Amino acid sequence: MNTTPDSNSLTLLTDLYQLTMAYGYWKHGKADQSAVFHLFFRSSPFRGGYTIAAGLEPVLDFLRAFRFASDDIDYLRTLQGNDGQPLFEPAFLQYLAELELTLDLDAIAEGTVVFPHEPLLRVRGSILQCQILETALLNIINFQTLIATKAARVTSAAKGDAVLEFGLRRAQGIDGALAASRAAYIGGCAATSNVLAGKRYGIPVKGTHAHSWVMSFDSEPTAFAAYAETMPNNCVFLVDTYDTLQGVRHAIDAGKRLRESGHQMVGIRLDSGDLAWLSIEARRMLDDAGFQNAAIVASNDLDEHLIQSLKLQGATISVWGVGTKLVTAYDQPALGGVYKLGAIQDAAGNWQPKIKLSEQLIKTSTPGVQQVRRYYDSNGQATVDMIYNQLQPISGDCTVVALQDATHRTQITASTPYDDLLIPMIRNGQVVADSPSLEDIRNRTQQQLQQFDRTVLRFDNPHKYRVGLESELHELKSQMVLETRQRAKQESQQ
Ligand SMILES: Nc1ncnc2c1ncn2[C@@H]1O[C@H](COP(=O)(O)OP(=O)(O)OP(=O)(O)O)[C@@H](O)[C@H]1O
Ligand SMILES: O=P(O)(O)OC[C@H]1O[C@H](OP(=O)(O)OP(=O)(O)O)[C@H](O)[C@@H]1O
Ligand SMILES: O=C(O)c1cccnc1
Repeated sequence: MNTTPDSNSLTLLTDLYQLTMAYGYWKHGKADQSAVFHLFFRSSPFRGGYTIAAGLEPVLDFLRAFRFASDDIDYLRTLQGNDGQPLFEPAFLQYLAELELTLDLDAIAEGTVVFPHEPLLRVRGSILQCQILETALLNIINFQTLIATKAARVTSAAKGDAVLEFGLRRAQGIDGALAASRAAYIGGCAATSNVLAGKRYGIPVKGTHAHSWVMSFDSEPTAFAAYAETMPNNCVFLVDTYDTLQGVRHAIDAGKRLRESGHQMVGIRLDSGDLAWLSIEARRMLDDAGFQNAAIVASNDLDEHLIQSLKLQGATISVWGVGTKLVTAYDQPALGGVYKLGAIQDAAGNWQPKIKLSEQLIKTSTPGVQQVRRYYDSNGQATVDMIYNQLQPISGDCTVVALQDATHRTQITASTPYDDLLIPMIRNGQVVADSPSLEDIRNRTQQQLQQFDRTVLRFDNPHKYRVGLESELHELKSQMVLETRQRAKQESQQ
């Protein structure tokens, strides 16, 4: 029995209905029945053609710390039903107080390129335990995957230029900001302005200065001189407080004085006006003055589309500061990840696949214990992803049936190289996988993106990468849809 209070416990970070269902499973003797759930999303965000998986390490941290603290139990004891009676009986609360996770978790590594309907997480174990984790797992994976994807788009538009994440001031609260900084780094950002994210996750921190610095002095040259004196090794001058090109001249003057004292101006920052024209003018002025290595940083409501446009206009910006639109996932505020039951074990220990029907075929869940197999061509380029059911042994040669259209089929020969993307993370409640560094995850994102055709990665009307069900699984799903419909029809006639 856990008798310790823990005011930092996140165990109650769940929807009430998970606990009411858990109570029901417990009361009906089903708590220990084994089940398998899959966490997946149904469409890539931002009308894009790919998604970057993120959030796994925070999920593992959440699961490592998962236990009902005594103050969690005390709170649950206060909850009442409509009749004023306690919602949960004491024996159930006792059960929760003693609960230790004994689940298995398989997951796709952070920084992997993923596609709709592929399970990012597969949770297997007691149905009660699987159920009470649903909301928190979705909360963590949905947001970080969304932001890592946005960051991958923004950084790919920047074509190798550094992107600095400047979002903290307009992020969705404190945790939203920290999680966004982490995910943005995974997606490809070079640094964050968020110092706590730097401390917590080891992300490089970078920054310039604000207009207030310039405004607090009598003149811009005085402000730049004072800044140069303060930190001669970190000088990016914000030049647009009064007149941008005049500001560039003042920055050049300050840069010359820095040189005389043995230091180098790092660059200038533009934060308003026509960023293409101003950057071209500023570059010319800096080069003419002998500051060919000075960076031109730009910020001001940037996103992947504006960066792409500015590049096309010939902007000479070399560092991009991107805040609001990155950390708030403009213009898609959420990834629609879901968590669905795939199979349940019967009393004899046999796995029974489960399905949820929907009016829309694409929303009908996929039954089974799923795994994702990614096939490659001889150049290491990903060619097709196959979702298969581990309850149905597959032979070497496979047929992949497209998810959207069952008439589209891809034959795979046994010798085709592949990776199975779901990797064992937790066995019987214990983490069994090593945690990669954030740096390694960030590198993985870039390596992964190189495995996909540019047509899949483009922003507008991207080419649809092929994802399908292994043919046996497709047959099982079709069969189950027909049988379930038939059963529903018979029930409605009774
Ligand atoms: N050459 C350009 N092409 C397309 N969009 C640009 C270009 N230059 C700047 N922008 C974008 O246009 C938007 C408006 O910029 P602008 O500086 O005119 O207004 P602002 O944000 O109101 O300025 P301020 O920060 O001074 O209030 C910003 O999102 C900016 O990034
Ligand atoms: O535009 P974002 O992508 O969010 O990048 C961060 C912005 O935050 C800062 O200024 P702030 O917006 O606070 O004030 P300003 O617009 O008046 O410069 C900075 O100068 C950027 O413009
Ligand atoms: O360092 C900067 O220039 C910065 C940091 C946060 C937001 N905008 C700009």
